[in-house]
Amino acid sequence: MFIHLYPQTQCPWDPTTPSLRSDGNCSALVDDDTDESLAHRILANTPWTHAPYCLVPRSIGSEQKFCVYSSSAFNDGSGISIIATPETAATLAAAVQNPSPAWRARRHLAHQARAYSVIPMPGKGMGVIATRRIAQFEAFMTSFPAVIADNDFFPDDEDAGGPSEGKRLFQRALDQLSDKKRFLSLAKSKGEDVHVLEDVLRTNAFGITVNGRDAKGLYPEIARLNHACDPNAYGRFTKGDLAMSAVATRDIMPGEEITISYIPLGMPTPYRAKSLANWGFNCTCGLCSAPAEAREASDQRRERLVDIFYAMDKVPQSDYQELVDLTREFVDLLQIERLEAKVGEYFQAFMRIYYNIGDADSAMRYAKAALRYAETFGDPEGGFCEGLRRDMDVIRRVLDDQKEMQRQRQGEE
Ligand SMILES: C[S@@+](CC[C@H](N)C(=O)[O-])C[C@H]1O[C@@H](n2cnc3c(N)ncnc32)[C@H](O)[C@@H]1O
Repeated sequence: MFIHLYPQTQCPWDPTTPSLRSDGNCSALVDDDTDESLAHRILANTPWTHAPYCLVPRSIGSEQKFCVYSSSAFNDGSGISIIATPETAATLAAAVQNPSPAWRARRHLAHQARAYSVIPMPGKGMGVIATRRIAQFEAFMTSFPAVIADNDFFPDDEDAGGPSEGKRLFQRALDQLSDKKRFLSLAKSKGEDVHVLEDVLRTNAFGITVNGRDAKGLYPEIARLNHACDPNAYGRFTKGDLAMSAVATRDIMPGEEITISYIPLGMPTPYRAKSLANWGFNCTCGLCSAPAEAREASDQRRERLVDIFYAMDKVPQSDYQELVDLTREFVDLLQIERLEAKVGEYFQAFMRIYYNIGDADSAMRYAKAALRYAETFGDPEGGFCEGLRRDMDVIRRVLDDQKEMQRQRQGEE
């Protein structure tokens, strides 16, 4: 599954021993070539509980060194293993060692009464159901990664095994994981030729970005959420924080299965089937197993959504009524298709349209709605939300000017 939200961990860690810094910001690099006494000093200032174990996977044409870094203490002793370049590991050390306030808050959340249970789900292995009502926008599940692995360590072909030397690294990463049971009980789909860790990662991991590099992040709790093409939850990352939360995109009733989408939201049936084929299962979600007429009606609505989105760009700004009608139709269709998590993206587009046609009140209404969705389903500190806040400042100034002009006009009358 690939989640189109990327955590951008940077390098905020300021090690207590300045002489060990590789540069002004990051942890010093350490790998298997590091002089033993220096490595000892560096490791004493990092969260890693094992000496790095490294290799260059030449069998996949790589010249880059990858190492296993593990911390047994991470996430209340569940542990984490990272397969990464020494640079990426140095960047991640901060988040593993010094949990941010947000991390602590979520850690606290992780212990509150659970809103869900993991149970067998016919035809899908295990799955997650709600054990109480979960309100729209509630972050009801928080998960911390058990494994993070650099994508360049995996060959392109989804079905091929990893690099031939890779099994040693995978095995080391597994051996050094404190809670192996939790990890090994997760779904597998690739068969015995593939190392079990690679299989679990390929079947369950999210696409994430760390240190500007694409990676797979394995979040054992989130990994139990099955896919649906009209899901009721969304996986949310925040910047500089390794935690991932699942947030309800609409109210979820007790007994209802909780699902997320493994693929971009909103595609009609044939595109979804193609996209999901990479995940090696036939989707049996409510929409995919609905009667043919219901699926066709849904496909038509989804195609219409795309048409409207592009049509809106072409409607002249003077044709205010046409734009308003298209906007209304668009939001109604999104709601019928239960694509709530996507609504925020479009509210931003509507904000621009209304701003351009001079309707600052409507622009502000859509800007607020877009921000609400973006903060809930995305990173509140991320660029998208920051951009929206700047747009709102501009609209606010226009509204203030309009009010002032109105006051002046009333004064003149
Ligand atoms: C990330 S795991 C989800 C949890 C998994 N069901 C388990 O038992 O742990 C992904 C696997 O779950 C199954 N799965 C998820 N969503 C499904 C769906 N909509 N239809 C059928 N199988 C699904 C597939 O076997 C897939 O490889």
